[in-house]
Amino acid sequence: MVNETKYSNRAIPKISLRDFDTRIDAIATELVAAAETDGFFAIVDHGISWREISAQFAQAERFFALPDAVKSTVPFTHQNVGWEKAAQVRPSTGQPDQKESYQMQYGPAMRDAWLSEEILPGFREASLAFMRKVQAVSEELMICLARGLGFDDDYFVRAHDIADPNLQTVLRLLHYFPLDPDAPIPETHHRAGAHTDWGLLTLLFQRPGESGLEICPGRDVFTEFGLRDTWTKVEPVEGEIICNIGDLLMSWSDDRFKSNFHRVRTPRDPAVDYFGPRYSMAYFNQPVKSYLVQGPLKKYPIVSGAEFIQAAVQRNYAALEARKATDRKQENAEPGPLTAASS
Ligand SMILES: O=C(O)CCC(=O)C(=O)O
Ligand SMILES: [Fe+2]
Repeated sequence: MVNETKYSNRAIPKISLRDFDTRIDAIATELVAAAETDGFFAIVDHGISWREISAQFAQAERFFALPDAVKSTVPFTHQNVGWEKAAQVRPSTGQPDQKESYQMQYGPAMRDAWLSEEILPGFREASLAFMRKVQAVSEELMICLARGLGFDDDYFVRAHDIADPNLQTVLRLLHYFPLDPDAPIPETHHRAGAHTDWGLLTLLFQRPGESGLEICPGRDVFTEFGLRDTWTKVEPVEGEIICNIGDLLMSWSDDRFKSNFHRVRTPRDPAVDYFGPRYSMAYFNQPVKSYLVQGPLKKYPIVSGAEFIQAAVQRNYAALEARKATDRKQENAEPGPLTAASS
């Protein structure tokens, strides 16, 4: 049976970073209000021009246009870098996302994860320069959010120092494949299944027209993988950065700031949905591995950045295993078509 999605047209806050130094308190108030409620907000006047964003999208298109045999020479690794294709299974769906992605970091994790200059001239330098620009915007947001929690202004900035070789921050390029509006698309097809992000704060870039992102504000705790909620579509607007709070900041703020579900929905209705390819870029602020994480109220035990991310990976894995077990039980209970046994 098809689950009908419920939608609400709630507007997500649009926050301008114009005149940051003089307006910092007003900006912090707006950011904290958004972080405490929906956990999503759009940033404008952030200083990265549409030309610069478009240039990095062009780099992403160059990368993904390469043959799979070339991209697979820089495979996704446990260091959280590299290329994957239709390999990320979300606990919310139990199915691999129908996309490919390539993740880059600043430090030694990238040792074997860059393609050579012969294959993709200029890609590495351009991508790192773009990442530094997104880092600068992230740092402005971090200062405001630290202020809101009563930490020193540079508290999160120090924890996300791009000069530290153990920083875990990632720029992920994403490519969702085009679909044929005239061909049936199986219910099990998901562009990106519903999930929360693990890190501190995610900054997402989209291109106008390439829609599909949906958010689900109003979740209380990050340990659930529950669905069937009310979703809101986020139409891409030129130059806007969509930001969302991640699980790490939810924990680091003693649950004051909300890490909420989002997904990229598979198009279903040719009259309204976008079936073409979608490119997006997500900058995941994730701390230096050794940095110690604990909220001002000490609601959760102190953990290192590395432990937090590892626990998130394990929680995801456990939820996935539980989901597989439930799916297997249901398959055994319902007499259905015979399928070949998998070994
Ligand atoms: O592609 C998108 O718009 C969303 C990607 C995303 O949520 C993720 O990779 O965590
Ligand atoms: Fe995400």
